[in-house]
Amino acid sequence: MSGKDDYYNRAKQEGYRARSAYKLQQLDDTAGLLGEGRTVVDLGAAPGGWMQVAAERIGERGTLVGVDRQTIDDLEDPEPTVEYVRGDMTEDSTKDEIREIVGESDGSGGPVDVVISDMAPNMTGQYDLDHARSVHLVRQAFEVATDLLDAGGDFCAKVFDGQDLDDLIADIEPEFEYVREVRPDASRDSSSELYLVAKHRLTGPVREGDIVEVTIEDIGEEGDGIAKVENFTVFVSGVEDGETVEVRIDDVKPRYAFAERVE
Ligand SMILES: C[S@@+](CC[C@H](N)C(=O)[O-])C[C@H]1O[C@@H](n2cnc3c(N)ncnc32)[C@H](O)[C@@H]1O
Repeated sequence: MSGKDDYYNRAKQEGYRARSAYKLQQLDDTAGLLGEGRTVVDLGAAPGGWMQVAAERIGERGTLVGVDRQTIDDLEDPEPTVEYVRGDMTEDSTKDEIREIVGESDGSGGPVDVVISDMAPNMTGQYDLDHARSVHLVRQAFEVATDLLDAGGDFCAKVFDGQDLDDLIADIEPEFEYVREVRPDASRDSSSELYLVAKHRLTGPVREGDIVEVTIEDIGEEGDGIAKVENFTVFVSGVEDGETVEVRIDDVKPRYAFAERVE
């Protein structure tokens, strides 16, 4: 399909700066990223199509930070608070600038609800090279996400399919409740691009498969034992109040985990 396809024409008619605006609409409709009032960091945001969609959806109580090495023209009458950063995401100074705008993480979690990245490398036409560069850009975005996302926050990044994709997903997976691959309808049919959607950032001290020793401090309404690991709640089935037991973490959520006693 040529560049002048349906989505291109629709973008012109509906006042979006880029046809990619429809990809973010579809990603949000599928994965629920842009809730009202959220703080969103948009990486590789120029010319600003995603920013337009994000601004509409997060509304006046939201905050939106657009970052690109190219200039992003100011959005017209945005409802949320909007900030622009001009910089290269492979440089620490750009990450520092984002951190200065959104604020440092405090004890209760990070300052950002969603990190989205549509960054793409300059294409060489060499499939493996373009893929490797794209994976490198996702890793930059992932670093920002792990640094700044609040517990339960979401991450979504474009990547070109290829041999390093499985390793990339394997590195992202432990930091979130789950990771999905989404191919929006608005992506061109011929494109090898897909979006990794990582939902619900985990910031607690345990991960699935960990074996830890805990002391049961209480029994909850459902009969599960309640233990704490560095103030993080772990529900343990089949235990008695006051017991100290070795448990395997089975399922981790942003604010608590489930575990089973290790026999
Ligand atoms: C596909 S465009 C993004 C389109 C945008 N989502 C929109 O809807 O308008 C990819 C963008 O990634 C940016 N980009 C690529 N590498 C980057 C890097 N290292 N740092 C910052 N931006 C980068 C490019 O400048 C380009 O504007």
